[in-house]
Amino acid sequence: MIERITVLGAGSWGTAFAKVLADAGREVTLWARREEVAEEIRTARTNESYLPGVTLPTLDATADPARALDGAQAVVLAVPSQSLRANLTAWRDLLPAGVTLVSLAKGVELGTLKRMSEVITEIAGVPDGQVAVVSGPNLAREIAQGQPAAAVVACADHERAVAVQRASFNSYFRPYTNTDVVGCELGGACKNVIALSCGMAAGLGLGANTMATLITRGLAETARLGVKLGADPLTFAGLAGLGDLVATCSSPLSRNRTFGERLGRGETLKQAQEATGGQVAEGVKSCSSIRALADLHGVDMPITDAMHRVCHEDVDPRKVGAELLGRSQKHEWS
Ligand SMILES: NC(=O)c1ccc[n+]([C@@H]2O[C@H](COP(=O)([O-])OP(=O)(O)OC[C@H]3O[C@@H](n4cnc5c(N)ncnc54)[C@H](O)[C@@H]3O)[C@@H](O)[C@H]2O)c1
Ligand SMILES: O=P(O)(O)OC[C@H](O)CO
Repeated sequence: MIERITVLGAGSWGTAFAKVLADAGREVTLWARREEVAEEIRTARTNESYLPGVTLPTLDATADPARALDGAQAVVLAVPSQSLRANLTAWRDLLPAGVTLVSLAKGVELGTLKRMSEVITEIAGVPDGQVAVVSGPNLAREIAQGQPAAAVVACADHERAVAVQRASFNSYFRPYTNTDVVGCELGGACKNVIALSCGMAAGLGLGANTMATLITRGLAETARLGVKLGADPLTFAGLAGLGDLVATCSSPLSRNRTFGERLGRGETLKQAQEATGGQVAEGVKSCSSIRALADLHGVDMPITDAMHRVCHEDVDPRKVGAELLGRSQKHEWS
């Protein structure tokens, strides 16, 4: 049984997931980039910058990665996808041998086009079966409030997935296992981009039919990419696919949806970035890396392409909307 767990990253999800683990009875140490955040978590049992109003269970917290990692049986990586490589490079010599590495990040790395578990195996020099991924409809704030939710723990090594499942299961958090790491990771990364598009539609004043169309066609293009890369199509009907897509595309708590809504209302990328105060909206970068990955494998992802053009080529959301509607007519599954 995994008893001692270290969570690296005390942002919204890292802190909420540390709470999940502590509420599941684990001994948790949380690493924060800033010592004042670590001290606040240790002494006041709050993290007001990321989860205002939430009282945390007793957690150890530190800004010293060596202290955080000492004796860990599992290490949870809770940093943004585009900084994971740099973060893990700094931490890799401190990782206990054979430790289970758990990725919470939802993104595809710019440049290398790698999924997060691929970045982890490369940097930590560990086999696939040592890396698990947690994904699903998991808006951090709701989970930190103890609202019921489910997730998927995906790992090529089923026994390791079961160990992480047992370590994180509590009265409000229900993890399922899966061995389809590719599908779970792509589901989590792609839904952020589709949530941008739903937010954009909301910002343009559009309603439920448009949202449902974007969600459904977004799932279709995600599954197309996933299947091409070896994922199980069923994964996209599950929590890491449809589940996360619906939660993120519908909730005002989603940073990706909120970011898209700002763009839809006419804000520039810079204005939207300033307004979200440094909180990560992964889809803004992942729309480019996922588009490049799709191009590399000859997969058509029109919504992802449209989001890249709005975010990085300054194309008007109304224009990409009209273009999406005007594409050549086809069978639903072609
Ligand atoms: N917030 C959620 O509801 C949620 C839920 C599921 C998955 N995720 C995923 O988890 C990952 C982390 O998300 P989060 O919500 O905790 O993000 P966040 O922005 O709230 O926190 C990021 C954390 O990483 C730390 N960090 C370390 N190096 C960094 C760097 N170079 N740049 C920026 N931050 C750095 C920050 O200090 C902070 O503690 C993302 O990939 C996100 O998609 C988030
Ligand atoms: O706030 P977002 O848009 O990063 O989404 C959070 C989670 O990934 C939802 O599962």
